[in-house]
Amino acid sequence: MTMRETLIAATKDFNLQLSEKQLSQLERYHALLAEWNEKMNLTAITDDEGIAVKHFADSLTLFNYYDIPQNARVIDVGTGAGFPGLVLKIARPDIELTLLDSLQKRLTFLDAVLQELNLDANLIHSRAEEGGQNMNLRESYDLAVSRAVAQLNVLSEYCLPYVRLSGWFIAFKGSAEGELQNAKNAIGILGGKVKSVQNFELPMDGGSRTLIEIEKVRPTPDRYPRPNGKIKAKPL
Ligand SMILES: C[S@@+](CC[C@H](N)C(=O)[O-])C[C@H]1O[C@@H](n2cnc3c(N)ncnc32)[C@H](O)[C@@H]1O
Repeated sequence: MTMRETLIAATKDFNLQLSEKQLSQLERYHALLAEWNEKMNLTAITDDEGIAVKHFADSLTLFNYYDIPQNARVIDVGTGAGFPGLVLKIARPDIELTLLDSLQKRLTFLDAVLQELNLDANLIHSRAEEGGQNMNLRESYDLAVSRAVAQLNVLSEYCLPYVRLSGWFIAFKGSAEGELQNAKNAIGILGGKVKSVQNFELPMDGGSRTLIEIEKVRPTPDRYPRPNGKIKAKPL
């Protein structure tokens, strides 16, 4: 099966159905990913089925569990080659998307994809914990998402500062039971509250996944996020 056929099959029971235009955009994204991945390390998953299921469908699982309001301001922290953020933008072009990563070369790739697909997003080259202290970004997003960046206690310190009061942070995880227990204290300190945990299997034997939804119930205290050295030395 081609990437497109696999993606259609993998998402047939999903809440959000992709249009012809969106499928073509994802095909082009796939082609650029394969092309650029030869020059720089963007993804370890390179086969068509892996890209369709473990990158594209995995990112789209968000819509199976959560309603993202129209024009929501969304930040993807540690977006890498654009997962899940850029896939969410293709599926829902109304969202106002920010893609943040500490590696410039990944943002150069994302800029090229955005131009090719004629989509807009704000690209920020920064460490997550530095951006979280920037008053133009802090507590200014409706939703922060992140996948495969850090353990949930550290990831919460990276992501929750970006979220406005009553907004959410949704972490894309494999199985996360131990991590969740270990992060409850950090989430509380940072002004969050675990609202829901969705455990499910990706289609086509793609593996177990968990989406952890954390609501911002109090402002994040000013001292968080701390500098990288402190987060590493003394994770919450
Ligand atoms: C394993 S990749 C995951 C990329 C993407 N989210 C995905 O799921 O495919 C981790 C990404 O997070 C970025 N990253 C790690 N720590 C970061 C930090 N403190 N601030 C910003 N980006 C970070 C890395 O540069 C890398 O692009």
